[in-house]
Amino acid sequence: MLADLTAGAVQDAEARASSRPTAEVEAAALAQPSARDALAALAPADRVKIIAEVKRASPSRGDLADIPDPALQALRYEEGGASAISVLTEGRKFKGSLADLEAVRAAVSLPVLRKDFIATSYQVLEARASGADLVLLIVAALDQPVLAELFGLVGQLGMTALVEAHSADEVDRAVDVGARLIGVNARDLTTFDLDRDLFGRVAERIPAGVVKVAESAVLTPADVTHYRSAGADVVLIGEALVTGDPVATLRSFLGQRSPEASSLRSESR
Ligand SMILES: O=P(O)(O)OC[C@@H](O)[C@@H](O)c1c[nH]c2ccccc12
Repeated sequence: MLADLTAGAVQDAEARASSRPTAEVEAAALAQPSARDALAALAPADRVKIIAEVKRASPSRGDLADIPDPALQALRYEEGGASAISVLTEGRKFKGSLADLEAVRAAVSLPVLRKDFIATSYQVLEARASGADLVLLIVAALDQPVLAELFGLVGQLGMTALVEAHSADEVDRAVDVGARLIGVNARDLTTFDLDRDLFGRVAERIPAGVVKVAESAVLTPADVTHYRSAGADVVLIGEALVTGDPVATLRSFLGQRSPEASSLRSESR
């Protein structure tokens, strides 16, 4: 499934490249204002940080939410206390687009991640040309030399790579290319099986100084606490935020009361 998703995403990028050649996208990427500093925004702190995701659908969960206005959704994430925004730009199974990314980047002041199945430098250039500050690189989808090459290009363009692993070996491969931000995805993208304890098992292989992100399967505040106790600096959350009230859900995940709840309490006093 991961191979199909990646092949489809590369094919779609090739189709775009026939009307917008690499040189043009590269020029657009270099003409962008500088990327926002994602490592600073996601740096370990005395509280957990959240990357909030704009995701309409997924192959494992089907349709989640229409999200007619991704920029508005992202603004609500910012209001709720997210530290960065992830935007699914894959079109076939996740129903996203680069237009979604552009709209979100223009609306918020947080760093924005292009979440896609990236395997070519064209896709990395496109990400920056559309304003991305971060790019997802999935270790399982890439041979090590390609991972290293794409990681290098992301850095040259001033962006940060979120390098995603599903096993101890893949964490080691992420460390080997020099990743400063490593995600451990509880969802295996080949089988779609969920394992919330994978993060805890492999987190200790991530060296000090590298930001640790726990990805997927957060539905309750207890799930956030679970990842935090296992050493997560950041959690990446999609489904719970697109299917519930984004502001209230984020505040509950961050351990804050929503203002409505506190004013209700003071009224009843
Ligand atoms: O909706 P969830 O379970 O909160 O998961 C979010 C995110 O981790 C998930 O969308 C994701 C993690 N890695 C990916 C790679 C590609 C596509 C999607 C993903």
